Order: sequence, then structure tokens, then C-alpha cells
Amino acid sequence: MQKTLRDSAALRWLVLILISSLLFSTYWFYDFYGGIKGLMERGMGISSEEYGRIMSSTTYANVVGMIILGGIILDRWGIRLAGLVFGGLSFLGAIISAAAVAGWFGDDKSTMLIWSIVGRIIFGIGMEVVCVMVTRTIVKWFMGYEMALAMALNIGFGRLGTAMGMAVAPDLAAGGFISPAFSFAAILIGISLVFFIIYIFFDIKIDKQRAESGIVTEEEVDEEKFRFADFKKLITNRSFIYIALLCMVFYSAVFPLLAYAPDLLVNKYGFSYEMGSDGEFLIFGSAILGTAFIFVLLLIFGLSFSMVPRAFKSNTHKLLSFLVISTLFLGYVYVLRDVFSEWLLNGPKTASLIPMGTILFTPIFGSIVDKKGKAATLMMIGSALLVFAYLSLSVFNHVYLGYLGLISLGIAFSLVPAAMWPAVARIVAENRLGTAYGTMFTFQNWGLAAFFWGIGALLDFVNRYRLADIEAGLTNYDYTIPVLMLALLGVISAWLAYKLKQADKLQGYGLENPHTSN
Ligand SMILES: NCCCC[C@H](NC(=O)[C@@H](N)CCCCN)C(=O)O
Repeated sequence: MQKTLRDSAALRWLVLILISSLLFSTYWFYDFYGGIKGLMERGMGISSEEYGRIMSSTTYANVVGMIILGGIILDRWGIRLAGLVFGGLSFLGAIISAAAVAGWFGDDKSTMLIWSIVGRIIFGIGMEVVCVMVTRTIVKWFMGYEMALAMALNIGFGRLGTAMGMAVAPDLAAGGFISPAFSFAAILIGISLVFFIIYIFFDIKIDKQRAESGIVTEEEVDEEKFRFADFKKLITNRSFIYIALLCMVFYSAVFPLLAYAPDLLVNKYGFSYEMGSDGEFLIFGSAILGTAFIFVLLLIFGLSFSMVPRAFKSNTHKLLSFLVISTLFLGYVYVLRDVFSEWLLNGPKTASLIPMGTILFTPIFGSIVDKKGKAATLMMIGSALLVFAYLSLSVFNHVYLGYLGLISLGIAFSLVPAAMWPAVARIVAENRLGTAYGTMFTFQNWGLAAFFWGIGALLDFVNRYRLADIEAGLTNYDYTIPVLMLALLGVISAWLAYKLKQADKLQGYGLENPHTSN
């Protein structure tokens, strides 16, 4: 059979980098607000509820079915046009948001708020469909090759975007001017769109090659397509209902918390928002480049831990490679010990270590699920960890318990997605996966809409008699009740994972069994 571009490993990985840049930049824009919540409140004169409203607006179009409509458009138009249009929408939304905070539409609070919401709504439409489009592109290039690894790396790029966005945004907003943090994040999406345009040349070429050699073209591959008949079947399947509800409840307890985590650490434990000079690692005199370098090295270590030892067949080589990477990692931590000890007292930097940790843990848990199974049980454990994390971060007041809570949150945030997404592929036939993802993301956005806003609204409500003092910097927000509410979501998640385990026993999808193919 005639070879195509995807038969070259180098080209496949190049394609992965080109398209993952879109995930990196859109996750960055999605999550960097968390790193500057306090600065946004002061800069724009908004309350926590209004901040929550801006975050929640990302989901507004998606809660009424935009992801499903986007999926159908993706089916009709294909990767190239849909990618340009939805990537373009996320860029447009980001530009509008940046213009809003820069005061281009007017510098009074309500104008800035309204245009920030308009920007986030448009960004949210583009971002979620980009997520589905990128998954589809990975299937197109990696089917029959290293698909699971490519997907894990792809999410890793997204998490790196989240972590760096949260950590770097306060440096970009130095002096309390939030506008540069927005412009920078918007420009990143623009750059990733250029990468996507470069990808388009490869996409055209491979489609040509596939047509010439009689391999099915993208339009003919219907594995990932959305179909209403499939949708009806899915929402009457017990196991799917439980896993989709779990996706909604679990992510509602995690993504919205990330948008408040730096502020929580600042208000509860007295961490800083802006970094002192001791915590700055300068490259060419720039703290931003220095932070980016530290994160890229963390990513490289995370990926090396999860990929290098498993590439060797003999246990001795596995152990040896693990020891070499561990030694290098310890050296890296030792050299940067002063920087890291400052970071652990800074809200945005500490919170950014949660998504960073998932880059290390998600592939590890993924391979445990592959080898040992127990997917539903691991989802129960992950949800229980969430309960522990949120109890530690709410009712208790000790900073070390707080760190332990953050570590548990990071493990839960790795464990549940690592078990959940492959489990969907077991419950749902391959030709219904596109429909399943679209449906789950829509459910997820319902939960996110409620909790992005709900945490902020509850925060203002429980602190209603102290808001003037908080604004004047005389006292801090009390986060106890909002975080306790998230612990309840952890309990519901654990119950849903348990119901999933029971439903799976009846329906026999084998979620608790190892992946025999691996
Ligand atoms: N192949 C499916 C992977 C889903 C990964 C998942 N992404 C989402 O849930 C997106 N709908 C929302 C991303 C929001 C970014 N803060 C994930 O775990 O990231």
C-alpha cells in the first residue's frame, strides 16, 4: 500500500505539536483569570459574584447545545474549515475580552463587565469545539499508531497552558495593570492559529494522498460524527448516564475551583499575589521567560517519568532510567530550591502546580487503568480524595494540611480523567464516540455554568457584612462555605462512580477489567 504522511513518525509528532498549540493557548486563556482574580476585582471594580459571572459566561452558548451544533458543523465542514472558524471564534472572543479590560468599549465598570462577558461567550463557543476538533485530528493521524499516548500528551499541552496561564498572568499584570495579561493570552491564540494554518497544508496533502491510494477520506470516516439516533441511544444507557453525570459533577468541583484557587490561598493562608524578587528566576532579565522555562522543564520531567521507563523492555533498564531521571529531577529542584520555596508562598504559583502535577500523574494512572482495570473503583477513590482535599482547604486552618489538600486535589484531577475518558470508549461503540464526547461536554458545561458563578456569588453572600473591609484591604474573604459546597460535589461524584460500578456489573462493559489490548 502507498505510504502517506502519517506513516512518518516525525511528521505525526510535528502535527501533534502544531495542533496541540491550539489547546495550549485556549486552555491558557480559559484559566489565566484565576491567577489575577484579586487584581481584576480591584482593576475593574467588580465583585466576586461578577468575576464568577464572567467565568461562567464561557459556558452560556454551550449549555444550550453549541458544542453539539459545533460537532455537526465539524462533521459537515471538516477539520480545516471548522478549525479555522472555531479557532478564529476563540481568538475573536479573546480579543474582545482584552479590548474590554483595556477600556476600548468604555472604561466604566458595567461596560467592561458586559464586553468581558460577550468576549468569554464567543471564546467559549470556539474553545470547546476546538477541543473536539483536535481530538478528531489526533484520531485521523494516530489511529493504528500511538493514539493513547498522543491523546495524553495533547491534554498535557492543555494542562501546561492552564498552569502557565495562572502562574505567569500576575507577572504580566505587574503593578496591577491587568490589560497586558489579557493581550498576551489573546496573542497566544493568534500564534497558535498560525500553527494551525501551517497544519492545514499537511491536512490537504494527506487527504490528497489518501484519495489517490483509495484510503477513506475524512468526509467518509464517520466514527466521530454526531448522530441524533446515537444520542437517543446514549441517554437511555444507564452506564452512560452515570458517567456523563459524573463528568458534570466532578469537573464542576475542579475547573471552577481552579479559577478561585490562587485567591483562596491568598485570602486563607496569607499567600502573596505578586512575586517577591527572591522567587524570580530571570532569563535574559525577564521573570516571565524564567517562569516559562521552569514550567517547560517541569513538563519535560513529567513526560520523561511517564514515558522513558516504559519504553524499555527489561526491568533493569526501566529502573535505571527511572533513577537517572529522578536524579536529574532532584538536581533541578535543588538548583531552584530558593525559587520554589518562594513559589510555595505565592497563590498563583502554588495553584498552578495542581494542573502541572496532572501532567506527571495522568499517564501513570492511565497505564494503571490499562494494566489493572478498576476504572470505576479508581473514579470512586478520586472523588473521595476530592472530599478530603476540600475539607482540608475549608474547615481546617493549617497551611500544611492545605498543601496536602492541594496534592490530593492534583491526584484526584489526574485519577478521575485518566479512568473516565478510556471508560467512555468501553461503554460507547467507537462510531458513537463523537456523539458521546459532545453530550458529555454539554452536561459538563451545565455544571460549570452553575459553579463558576455559584462560588463567587456564595463568596460575596457569606462575606456580605465584610465586603467594604475586604475592598479596603482590612480583612480577607472567608472561603469556608464555598469550598465546603465543593466537598459535597465530591460526595456526589463518589456516589455516581459507585452507581456506575453497579450499572457496569449489570451491563457488562468490563470497566473493572484490565485493557487486554495493552
Ligand atoms: N478526549 C477528551 C478529553 C477531554 C479533556 C478534558 N477537557 C474538557 O473537559 C473540556 N470540555 C474543557 C476544558 C476546560 C479547560 N480548563 C480535560 O480534562 O481537560
